[in-house]
Amino acid sequence: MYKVGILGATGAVGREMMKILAERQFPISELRLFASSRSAGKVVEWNGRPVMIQEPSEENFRGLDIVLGAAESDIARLYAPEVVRAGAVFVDNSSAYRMDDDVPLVIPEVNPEDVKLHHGIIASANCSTIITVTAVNALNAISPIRSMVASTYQAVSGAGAGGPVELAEEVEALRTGKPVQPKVFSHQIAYNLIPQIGGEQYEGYTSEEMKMQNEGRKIMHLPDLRVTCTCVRVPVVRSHSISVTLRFDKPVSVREARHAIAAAPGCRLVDDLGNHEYPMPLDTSDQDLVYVGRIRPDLTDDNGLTLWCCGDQIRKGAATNTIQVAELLIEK
Ligand SMILES: NC(=O)C1=CN([C@@H]2O[C@H](COP(=O)(O)OP(=O)(O)OC[C@H]3O[C@@H](n4cnc5c(N)ncnc54)[C@H](OP(=O)(O)O)[C@@H]3O)[C@@H](O)[C@H]2O)C=CC1
Ligand SMILES: N[C@@H](CC(=O)OP(=O)(O)O)C(=O)O
Repeated sequence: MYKVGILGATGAVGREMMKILAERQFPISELRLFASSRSAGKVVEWNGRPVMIQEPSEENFRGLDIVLGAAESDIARLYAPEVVRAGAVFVDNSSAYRMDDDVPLVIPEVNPEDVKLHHGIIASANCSTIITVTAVNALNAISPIRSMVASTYQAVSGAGAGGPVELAEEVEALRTGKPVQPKVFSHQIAYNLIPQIGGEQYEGYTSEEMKMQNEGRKIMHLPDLRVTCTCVRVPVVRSHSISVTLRFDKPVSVREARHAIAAAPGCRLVDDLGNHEYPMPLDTSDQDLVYVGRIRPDLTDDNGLTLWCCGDQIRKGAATNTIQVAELLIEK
């Protein structure tokens, strides 16, 4: 049995982690929940037991085996050293440490063996990257991927617990003729699309867009992989969708790709255009599989394939992936 903490337990991902720890029957003898001073002292129920929210500190981390990170990257950076000094392993869902050389970045279906390389911190990848790479890694096994063009359609809950609240408030304001006042997003998201997630990072690409290449390279051990990505916020409540075009070293047929996806851990093939069957966010929410469909030849390159994948970014894209990493850690 393990003593486990969640840093950021009151947020969208933290709350999902509590649910999934119980659902997967993670062997827990004690669960400690950490959040900001705004939440400290509140009592929530977990597995039929009351648990009081605490403020994070080295003292409060002491005695824990694992702390799951479900806070923003600045909070992760602030507390990771204290978690490690207190003797626990920090399995972090934020972007804080993902690209550090001594921090493994893990999707359990793709590179589980990398967990062993940790020195106290292990990172879980970006949500769109997890959903995409869980699918494309199965195709990379058929023929190495040279490059990828991806466009993401990211749900409002990807921006945290405040995202869906803002979407609902805007829909209501528009229905009743009141002014829309965006706070979480930089523009009105109701009945709109916003082609920016994250700040500008490189040559007009945003930080969110560069994660697909940089994290994808590290997880799949493909240091030369080239990715062009466009990330778009869409007025969907939950589950991210990604359109992906892959260019391989040699041609991969649609039939081979369908077989590989159908057999891939963590994936479900949903690909029957004639019967209107393809992955959609309403169908992928509140479960852990990445649905993959619309697999077809890339008409611009004989070595290319185009596909569409969709997955719950709060579950597989964040909470579940992080907990699966913690499961690998205790199996070791
Ligand atoms: N939402 C999603 O779909 C995904 C999110 N992520 C990543 O997961 C992390 C959490 O995101 P999300 O759950 O959406 O965010 P939320 O905004 O919903 O939750 C943030 C959490 O951090 C806590 N927190 C804020 N400030 C402090 C502080 N000073 N000390 C301690 N705790 C603090 C909050 O506590 P309080 O309630 O007290 O303010 C809350 O529990 C982020 O790194 C995000 O990038 C990754 C993939 C998907
Ligand atoms: N930025 C993503 C969610 C996220 O938090 O990503 P990351 O864990 O890489 O910061 C979104 O808004 O949908």
